Amino acid sequence: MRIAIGNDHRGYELKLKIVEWLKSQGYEVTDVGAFSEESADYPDFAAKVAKAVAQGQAERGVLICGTGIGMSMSANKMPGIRAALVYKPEYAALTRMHNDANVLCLGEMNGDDLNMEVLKVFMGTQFEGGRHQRRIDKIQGRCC
Ligand SMILES: O=C(CO)[C@H](O)[C@H](O)COP(=O)(O)O
Repeated sequence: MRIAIGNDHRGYELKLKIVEWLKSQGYEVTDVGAFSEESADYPDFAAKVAKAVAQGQAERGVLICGTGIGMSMSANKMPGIRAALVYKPEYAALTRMHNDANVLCLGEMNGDDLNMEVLKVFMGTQFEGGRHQRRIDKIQGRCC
C-alpha cells in the first residue's frame, strides 16, 4: 500500500518515526515535507497529501501538525478526501470501519506513544461497508 505523508514544523519529529515504522512494515511512503523544524504552513502539506490520495497516487495519507486540527480542516477541502483527526486508538478503528477515512490527521501534542498506537490501528483496520457505504455516498454527494 502507498502512503503519502506530510507535516508542518511541529509534526516533523513524529513524521520521521512514522515513516520509519511504515517502511519497516512494507508500506511505500511518499514524504511531501516539511523536511525540517523551520516554521511552515500546514495547508501547503495537507493539499499535497490530499491531492496524492484523491488522484490515486497513494491509497492513504497521514498528516501531522501541532493539534492535527488545521491539517484536517485543510485536507477535507479536497473532493474525495475523508480526513479524520484521531487522538485515541478506539476512534482510529471506528473511522476506518465506519467512515472509510483515507487520511489520518495526528496532533503532535497528543504524544508520540499514543499517536503511534493510533497509526497502527488505523493502518490495520478495514472498512465495513454495508450501511456505512450509503452514508459515505451521501458525504461524497453521490445521492440526495
Ligand atoms: O496545530 C497546528 C494547526 O492546527 C499548527 O501546527 C500550529 O498552529 C502551528 O503554530 P506555530 O506557528 O505557533 O508553531
